Amino acid sequence: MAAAPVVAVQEDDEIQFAESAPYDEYVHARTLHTLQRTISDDPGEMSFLVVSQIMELYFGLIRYELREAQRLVREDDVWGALEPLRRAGLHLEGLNASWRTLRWMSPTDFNRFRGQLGEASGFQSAMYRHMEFALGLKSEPLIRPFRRQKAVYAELTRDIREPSLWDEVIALLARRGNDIPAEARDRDRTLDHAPHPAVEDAWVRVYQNPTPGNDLWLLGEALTEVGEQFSDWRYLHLKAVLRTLGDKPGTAGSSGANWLRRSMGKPVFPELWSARTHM
Ligand code: HEM
Ligand SMILES: N[C@@H](CC(=O)c1ccccc1NC=O)C(=O)O
Repeated sequence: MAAAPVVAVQEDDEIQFAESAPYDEYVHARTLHTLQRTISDDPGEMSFLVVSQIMELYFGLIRYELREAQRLVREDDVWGALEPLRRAGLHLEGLNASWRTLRWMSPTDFNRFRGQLGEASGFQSAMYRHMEFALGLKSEPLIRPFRRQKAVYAELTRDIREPSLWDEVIALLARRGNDIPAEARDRDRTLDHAPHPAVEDAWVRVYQNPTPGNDLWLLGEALTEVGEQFSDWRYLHLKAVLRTLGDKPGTAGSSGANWLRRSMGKPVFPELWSARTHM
């Protein structure tokens, strides 16, 4: 028998879902909608909370894609890695668009519930740190505050010691015949990536042949997109802070906008940017 048209199914009184609808079993929508536990009576707080949750989900998704790209680069499958990288770039666009929905918030609006946030801050997002690690932004001091959350801290400690996507890309450039000295390849993984002139030179060479047949050039452009979108996130965050907080200190105890400006100083995939000066 041919399947009934969708409209007829929707209007059919006889249709009954089992205990839980297949949609819920997959999406866990009912569970998701139990997680918006606001802590004030202010109607504006809900959008702040939901946008924070949406961004958390994006952090996890972007980190997932970056790790997948990393695995494929390690296996010398550059074409394969382009797919998760393209997805990561698009998810970053979605993530960045989420800032728009907080534009209604003036300092007075934020102050109506900010006090209730106590010391909570996005600074304490473990998944944001995991995403930064994948991008090659490593900082031991930033994971130390997690020490008392045993499981979270163990994951962060394990992850910070792993090579980043950028480390894997540098290893790939070396395998493809670029002269990359050991100090740029076998570095202390727990430290921020220090830009190296040999990596910069390698990218200058890759970009001498900007054609679709050059998979390393395509990889470079996909990574550039990810790096640029990520720095957009930081900039949009700073603008949201300036709009709602001005130069007040943050709930995590930082100086606020100035602290964020400093953390923006470290670019991701630095040689991919500096190489452009020599092209
Ligand atoms: C108007 C809204 C927001 C304000 C005023 C704000 C403010 C701040 C401030 C001042 C900091 C520095 C740490 C501190 O002392 O608290 C910070 C860090 C951070 N915030 Fe927000 N934030 C806002 C929205 C968000 C949202 C929606 C997210 C998404 C989850 C988020 C994620 C983060 C992250 C990940 C950090 C750490 C950044 C880093 O280490 O470079 N923030 N925020
Ligand atoms: N750090 C912010 C508070 C804040 O934005 C926040 C609070 C709880 C959960 C997520 C947050 N988002 C980013 O920091 C502030 O200083 O007002």
